[in-house]
Parts: sequence; C-alpha cells; structure tokens
Amino acid sequence: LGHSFTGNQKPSATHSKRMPGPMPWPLIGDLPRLGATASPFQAFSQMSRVYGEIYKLRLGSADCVVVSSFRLIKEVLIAKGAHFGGRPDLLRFHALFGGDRNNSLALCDWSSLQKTRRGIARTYCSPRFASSNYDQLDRVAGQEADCLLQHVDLHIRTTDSATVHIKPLLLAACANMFSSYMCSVRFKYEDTGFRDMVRRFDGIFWEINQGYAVDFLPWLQPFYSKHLAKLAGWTRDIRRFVHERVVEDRLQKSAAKEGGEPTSNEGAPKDFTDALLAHLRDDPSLTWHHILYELEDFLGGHSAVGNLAMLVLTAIVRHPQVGKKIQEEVDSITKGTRSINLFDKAEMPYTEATILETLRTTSSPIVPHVATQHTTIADYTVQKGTIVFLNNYELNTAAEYWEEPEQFRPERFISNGQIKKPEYFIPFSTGKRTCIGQKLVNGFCFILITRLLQHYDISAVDLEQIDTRPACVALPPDSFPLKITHRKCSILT
Ligand code: HEM
Repeated sequence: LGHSFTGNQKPSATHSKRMPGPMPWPLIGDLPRLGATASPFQAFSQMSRVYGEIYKLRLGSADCVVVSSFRLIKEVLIAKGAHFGGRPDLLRFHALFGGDRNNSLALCDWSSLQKTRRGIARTYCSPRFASSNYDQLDRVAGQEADCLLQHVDLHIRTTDSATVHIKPLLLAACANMFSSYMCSVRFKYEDTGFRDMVRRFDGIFWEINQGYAVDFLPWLQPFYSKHLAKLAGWTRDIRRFVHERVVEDRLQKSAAKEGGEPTSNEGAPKDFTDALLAHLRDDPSLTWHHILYELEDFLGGHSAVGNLAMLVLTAIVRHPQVGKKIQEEVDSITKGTRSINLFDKAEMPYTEATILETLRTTSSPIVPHVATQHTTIADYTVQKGTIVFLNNYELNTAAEYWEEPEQFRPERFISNGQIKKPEYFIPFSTGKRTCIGQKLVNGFCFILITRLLQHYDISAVDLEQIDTRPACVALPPDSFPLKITHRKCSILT
C-alpha cells in the first residue's frame, strides 16, 4: 500500500490540526474527483493513498470527511456514534419518501421516533435462533423456495430453453418471503399488481445505490425534475399496493372479527404488521403514516436480498468450482433425501462463507452519516452538519486487511471448519445505526442459494454479458439471464 498509516497507528502528535484534503474547485468542489473511477468509493480509496486515513472533501457546498481505516471508522460509529447519528439532506432521499426523508428508517436523522421504529422491528428482523419467529422464518423461506423452483421448472419446460431471466423470479420469491413473514400474505407471481410492486422496489433499490451530481448541486434540480417525479410516482404506486393489498385486507378482517369473536390481536402479535398496528393503538406518538412507511421500508428489504442472491449466483457462474463445493455441502447434509432448511446453516460453513465473500467483494456502501454536533475525529475538528463517508470499500479490498483481496475465495472466512469473520469485516456496518435486516438477509439468501443449487446446475449464458459494479450490491432491474439445467445427480429432481 502506498499510504503510510495502518489500522493500528495513531496519527502523529505533531500533525497540524488542519485536516488534509484536496483543493476544491469553486461551486462544484471536489465532485469531479469522484467521477474519475467506476465507483466514488474507489476514488475515496485512491485519495486515501495521498491524504491518509482521514481527509476532507467539498462536494458542491457540502463539507464532507472521508474516513478509511477501521480504527477511525470505529471511532465514528461506536465511540462517537451519538455525535454522528444524522443523514445527508439529499433531494433524491426526500423524493423517494413522500417529500420527507425522515419517513425512511435508513435515511432519517436519529430521533426518539427512530428508536421506537427500530425497537418494533427488532423482534421480527432479528429473530432469536429457535424462537417461534425463527421457526416461522424457516417455514416461509422453505415454502417460497418450493414455489420458486416450480416457476423455474415451468419456465424451462414451457420455453424449452435453459436460458432463464432469473432475477425477476428471485425478487418475486424474496418479496413473498418478506410479505409472508411480515404480513402473513403472499401473492401469485403472475399477479400484475404484485409484479409491478416488485419491479418498482427493485428500481428504487438500484436508484438508491447510485450517486448523482444533483445530490450535491441542488441548483441542477430543474434538469432532474422528470427523474425525481418518476421516483415519487414509483413510491406512490408502492404505497397504493401495500395499502390496498396488505393493510386494508388485514384491517377488514380485524374489523369483521371485532364484531363477533375477540380478535387474535389481543394476544401476542402474530406478525410484524400486527405488532405495528398494536403500537399504533398504544403509542400516541405514532401515526398511521409512520406505520405504513415502516411496513413499506421493511417489505422493500426484499430487493436487497434478491439483488444479493443474484450477485451470489453471479460469483458462482464466474467461479464454477464455488457452485460445485456448495452442491457437495448440500449433498453431504441432505444425502439427497430432503430439502435444506435454515437449521442446516450452522453445518454449512462453505455456503455461508460464499455469501460473506459476495458481501465483501460487492462491498455495499455504508449510508453516509452526518455530525449532529461539533465534535472531533482523530483529534481533527468536525463541524456540525459535516457529511462523513465511512469507506468500507477500503476495509473490504485493501491488502492490509485481506490476503489476495482481488480473489473470490470463500475459504478465507473458514477456520477449523467454522465461520470466522475478522472484526473489520462490517458489511452491515456497526453501532447505533447498524443494519436491522442482516438476519433476514443471511437466512433468506442461504435458503435461496442452497435450494437452487440443490436442484440445478447454474452457469453463464455469456460471461461477457455479466456486468457488475464495484462497491454496489445492486444490479440494474433488467439484468442478464443465466443457464439453468436440472442436476443430473439430484435425487430430488
Ligand atoms: C444485501 C443486504 C443488505 C446489506 C449489505 C445492508 C447493509 C446496510 C448498511 C451498510 C446500512 C447502514 C448502516 C449505517 O449507516 O451505519 C444499513 C442500514 C439499514 N438496513 Fe440494511 N442491508 C441489507 C439489507 C437490509 C434488509 C433486508 C433490511 C430490512 C429488512 C435492512 C434494513 C436496514 C435499515 C432499517 C437500516 C437503517 C438503520 C438506521 O439507519 O437506523 N437492510 N444496511
């Protein structure tokens, strides 16, 4: 590495308190520097070779700081998490959430409302191993995986072709896993309202993973007004679907029951939707509007899982030996007599390691944080309102953290037959704003990948067609097809 610090070094006591960083251009600041590479995070890493583990940037009129070492990322997210609980005030974030980004759990500033919303979600999004919610997660994942396999089979039979556009099917399966688990309702893949909802969410997931000049140059807004209106339209469509097809139905059933027998709501909530409705009744600080946004936010989590699963398949077709090893692991557990379930995960380190290695190599960015008070990082002054980029791309790809980081090697996460994650591997971030969905991601993705590979051999139709971006866990809504054929040796097929 060209830079002189390591994750363990302290900054020299003699350094100037003036934070290093390039000289910004008038008006646009350092924005062009971020356009020089495929991902702004690559540019962040390149600049860290010049300016060090912490440096300042000016993006448009926004003061920003980029932190690239694990030592300082921990200082921001853990030791001083309370000073950095805000999020940037970007126009697109507002457009995606009904004109107010505080409607979103990931893009809002920290508040007591956010604490409440996270609290409601925790039981359902992070179910304890062997709890009734964990059993439910296993059940819905297994049932939906069966439906996915039926749809893939149907596709292969009716088109008489092994070329399958698997991404929409994966996303539909994920959407149903989420809606079954959180709302006790699933939809037919042919249902056009459902398909549109899945497609809109996928568009938004792709969108949220992009950066645009207008994010930091709001005076460009007139040039983006059509785009912003399109995003607002997508969120309205999703709202209509969730309201009409998920919540209304639930409320009607509940009202019908209240007229007669006591409702099931009087006991423990039966799912996340029930829990949200119970909080709405009991907590005067919550409104109907909050409940709907929270439900939509979590249902939308399915896009992240579907895109990640697609990226795992992409890694597998690029590295066929990885798929073979997963199949060997599947076969040794099931002996060809049953389907994989969530409780097998602990015995299948290679499969779990493949998902982890995909998370490392795709390196989903940590949502930028914002200083909510005047504070410091590594003794440098940071003004209230400063945007802080946590460069986890550097943590995931630098040679000081990983041996041969450019290689896709799931084995790096296995030690003595067990999963071993280094502490600097934080794909879901850490601290008070850490991702709430990681158990759902790991559980659903594990089932999707194992069940697909249990039944099929999956390879590339055309490796050249497969295009992935660095530091991005999203693929464009219209992605490449894969070649899917029945496994010759599978007893279950
Ligand atoms: C590929 C899958 C996913 C990855 C890599 C991922 C990663 C992340 C990261 C890096 C953050 C930012 C944390 C921070 O700012 O410090 C985050 C926030 C968040 N994630 Fe995820 N996530 C994934 C899927 C999900 C799913 C499926 C859900 C919901 C079911 C979810 C819910 C959230 C929420 C609510 C936040 C915001 C937390 C807050 O700001 O308080 N995520 N995620």
